[in-house]
Amino acid sequence: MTDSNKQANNKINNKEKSSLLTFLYVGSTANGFSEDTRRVFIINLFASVGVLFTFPLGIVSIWQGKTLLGCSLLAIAVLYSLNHIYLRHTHNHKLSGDFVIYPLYILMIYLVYTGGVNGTGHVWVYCIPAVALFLHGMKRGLIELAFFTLALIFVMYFMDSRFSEFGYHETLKSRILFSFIVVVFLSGIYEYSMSRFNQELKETTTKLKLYAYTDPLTGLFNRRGMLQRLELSAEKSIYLLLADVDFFKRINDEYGHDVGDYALTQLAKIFQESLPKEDDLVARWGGEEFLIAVCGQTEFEVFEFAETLRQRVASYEFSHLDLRFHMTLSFGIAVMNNTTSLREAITLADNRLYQAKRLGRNQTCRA
Ligand SMILES: Nc1nc2c(ncn2[C@@H]2O[C@H](COP(=O)(O)OP(=O)(O)OP(=O)(O)O)[C@@H](O)[C@H]2O)c(=O)[nH]1
Repeated sequence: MTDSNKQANNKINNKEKSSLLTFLYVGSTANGFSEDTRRVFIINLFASVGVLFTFPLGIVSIWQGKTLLGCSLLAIAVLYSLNHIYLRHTHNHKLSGDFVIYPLYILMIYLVYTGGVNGTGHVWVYCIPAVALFLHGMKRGLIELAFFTLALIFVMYFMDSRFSEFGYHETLKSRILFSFIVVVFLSGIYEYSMSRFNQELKETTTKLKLYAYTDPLTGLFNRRGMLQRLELSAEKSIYLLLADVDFFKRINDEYGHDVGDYALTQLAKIFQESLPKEDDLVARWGGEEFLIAVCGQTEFEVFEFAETLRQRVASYEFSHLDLRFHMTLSFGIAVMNNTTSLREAITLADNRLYQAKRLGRNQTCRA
């Protein structure tokens, strides 16, 4: 096979794979993989496998004159197909899971009671534990399985079922029961480890996201976190205030890096306390630079806010151990709106900050 043929085949295979996966994930609303997505996947997978088995078996049963059994199997096939459509439209995987599992419980009890085709009905009960635990989780799944086991005992031992008709040995009943409990146990272990794994994955992802978007020194958003928030913001106009500490190098040089770090954390606190609204944001943009984003204000109000903040910092006495010192800030302001993109606004704010520095520092520059 030539390379181009192989590539074409791979493309077709990938396409088939992706359309199958899309089909199995139909009804999932979550972005990325979550516990709910896993449940949706299991519902679709199980319902599809269910249709593939119940439909032909239903036809065969009707053909063999077992009308009731055949109709039950066909009813399940129809129900599972409709369930897929329901899940696709409503994304209600909880109810959809119930549509899969409860008819299955009833069908299994019916198969054990009647013996199914030539007394083979009981062999299907082993699919129950996995489906119940995967769909309903450990707690509810185990409770339902306990009830199902009781129903199984009742049907096998206390009802006038057709079990003995097929000449089974009495011990088969207890073997069915014990092997069923073993499968419940194994499925439980698997489900438990899967949910633990998913939970840990979720927690690790949350932690990693936090690390990725947070500045470790000040606890503020870092540049990545701020950009993400600004890009997702639905506000029509956001004012960006880029603030830079004047001659910060001197603080480090005179008092040491630790004192510099302390000054940056204090500044972060002052910025956070001073934000006009709860939705406003502040980030450590890098080094001794901070970016504040405020919305719902006029240009004049934003300028006034920057000036108040600048004066507040200028008059603030930073004190660390026995050291006392002052710092000043320079500000550059720009607005991000319909005509100015986020990147353009940041560049403008940066240019204006540079201008404030050139004009002598400790001041605010705007358009
Ligand atoms: N302590 C400390 N210092 C930092 C940190 N990040 C950057 N710096 C220091 O910030 C200083 C920035 O110096 P410059 O870029 O020369 O700016 P500046 O001294 O503030 O002067 P102007 O901005 O021109 O007013 C450097 O000495 C960096 O080492 C940090 O996380 N902690």
